[in-house]
Amino acid sequence: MKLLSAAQTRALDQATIQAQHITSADLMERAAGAVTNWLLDELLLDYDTEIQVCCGPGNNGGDGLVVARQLHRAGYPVQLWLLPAARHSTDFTHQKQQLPTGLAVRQIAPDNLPTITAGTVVVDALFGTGLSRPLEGLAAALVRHLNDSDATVVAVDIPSGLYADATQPADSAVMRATYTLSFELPKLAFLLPQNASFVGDWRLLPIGLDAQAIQNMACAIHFVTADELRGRLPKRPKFSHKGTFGHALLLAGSKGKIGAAVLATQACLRAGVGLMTTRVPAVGYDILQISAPEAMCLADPATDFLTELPDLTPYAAVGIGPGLGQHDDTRAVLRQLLETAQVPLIIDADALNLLGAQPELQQLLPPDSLLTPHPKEFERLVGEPARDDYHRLDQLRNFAGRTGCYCVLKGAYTALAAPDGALYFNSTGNPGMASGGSGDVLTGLLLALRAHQGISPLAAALVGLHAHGRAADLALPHTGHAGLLASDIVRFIGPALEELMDE
Ligand SMILES: NC(=O)C1=CN([C@@H]2O[C@H](COP(=O)(O)OP(=O)(O)OC[C@H]3O[C@@H](n4cnc5c(N)ncnc54)[C@H](O)[C@@H]3O)[C@@H](O)[C@H]2O)[C@@H](O)CC1
Ligand SMILES: Nc1ncnc2c1ncn2[C@@H]1O[C@H](COP(=O)(O)OP(=O)(O)O)[C@@H](O)[C@H]1O
Ligand SMILES: [K+]
Repeated sequence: MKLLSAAQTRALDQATIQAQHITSADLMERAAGAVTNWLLDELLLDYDTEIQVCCGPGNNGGDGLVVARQLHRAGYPVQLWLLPAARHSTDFTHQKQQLPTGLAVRQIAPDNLPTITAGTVVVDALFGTGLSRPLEGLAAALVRHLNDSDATVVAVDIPSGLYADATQPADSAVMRATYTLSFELPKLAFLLPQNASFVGDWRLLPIGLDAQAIQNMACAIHFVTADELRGRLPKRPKFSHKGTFGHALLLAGSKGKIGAAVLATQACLRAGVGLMTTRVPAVGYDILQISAPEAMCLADPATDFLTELPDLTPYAAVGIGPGLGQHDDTRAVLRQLLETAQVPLIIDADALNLLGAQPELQQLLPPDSLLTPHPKEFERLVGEPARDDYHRLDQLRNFAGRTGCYCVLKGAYTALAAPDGALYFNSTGNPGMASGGSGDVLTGLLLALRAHQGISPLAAALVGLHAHGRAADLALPHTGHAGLLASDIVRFIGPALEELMDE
């Protein structure tokens, strides 16, 4: 799915109106109808629920007017509140004229704000994608009043006061929605941690926006759904053999962190690699052989950390990082790997920290390598804290462009920047994954996909990120959030990948 800018969203509305020979009022009726249906079918409004619909002066307010009319006609006790404004949009004015006489219109004023009681549902239709400056005055006072209440707030399209694709000034008033109902496509703002308390639980409501127009829109930012990935993982041919799926090498582990090497190895095996060799310091040899008997193990001459790079000839892809430690001798192994590798590299954890500590090593990164930092590792990598989540995404895209590598930024809605500047957000996963070892599993999974010759670097990264989160989602009913361990993610990698496999 494309994540369109506010300007593109407006253009899409216009394109839909033209392509489908409808009026803007028709489209508004559809959009508001989708909101009304959601309130009735999903929020399960009952006839006793007090509903306060708050409308601004533009088309977002117009949506609110239609919702209020529809709920009123269906017999629900709606109170309609209008924000005074010098100008109103044409569609707002049109919809206001369609209000039934029995529906009282209340003007919002400093001394006349909606009264919120236990169970009140507020429909926030103050401002949508037309927001052009921070809220102030009465609009800001109303938002603060509602934020201080216990109301269940349902934001139409986007919480009022929130910019769709930029950071609003600090301390500006933004509605803290319980639910946000976005039309057809999500907005970039929904995917960023800094906005979590405003956006709440967001849902997409289809309103028949023109598919051809969406397809034609130039957009480098994507929210990746399962539908878009289905078929990207080739089916295993009937006469395939272990050589068909590549031989992966993992360089991982140090004393006390052999578990990271084990988890990444198990994940790589479960992701369908043909052959797997893991290089660990000698202290990890027995542990790895026992916990991952399907993998071969190459022990380093040193006991506690890696000091030598093995011959890379047999391998189709190399992963480095989980549990590695940052010893000087291990850094020399990383340098030698970067200088000599002729195959795809996956770089994670301490290998990233080593790259951050010695930025000159970053010049050696072979193009198309895949790096998997979490935000702290990413900050070390680029050597500069981000001002906010948008700035961090800019840094991510710049890093990918500068190095010619694919770079991940892990978290909820993990982002992936491609060397061509495109940005992809993953849609799977859950907060149960926020515990040690989850990232090691991702490294192993991605390593298997990069060792596979039939998958492009981009598809490997997107499929890997999706399957990692999906595996955790499949594990969740068996474990609960608190009980979800990295090894549970490993167990469900197979089923998660199967869902994306070619028919
Ligand atoms: N026919 C259409 O074009 C459709 C539009 N839709 C709705 O239309 C919305 C966008 O409507 P609009 O473009 O009219 O924009 P908005 O309704 O978000 O608001 C725009 C109006 O608010 C004013 N304004 C902006 N920021 C302000 C601020 N901080 N303080 C005070 N006034 C401010 C603007 O000058 C303008 O008059 C979408 O979010 C969606 O809810 C949906 O109905 C789908 C169909
Ligand atoms: N709240 C969350 N929602 C979805 N995914 C999450 C969440 N928290 C963590 N994850 C995922 O779990 C993994 C954690 O990786 P990382 O921070 O490297 O942990 P580790 O220390 O276990 O290696 C990442 O893939 C991240 O996207
Ligand atoms: K809104």
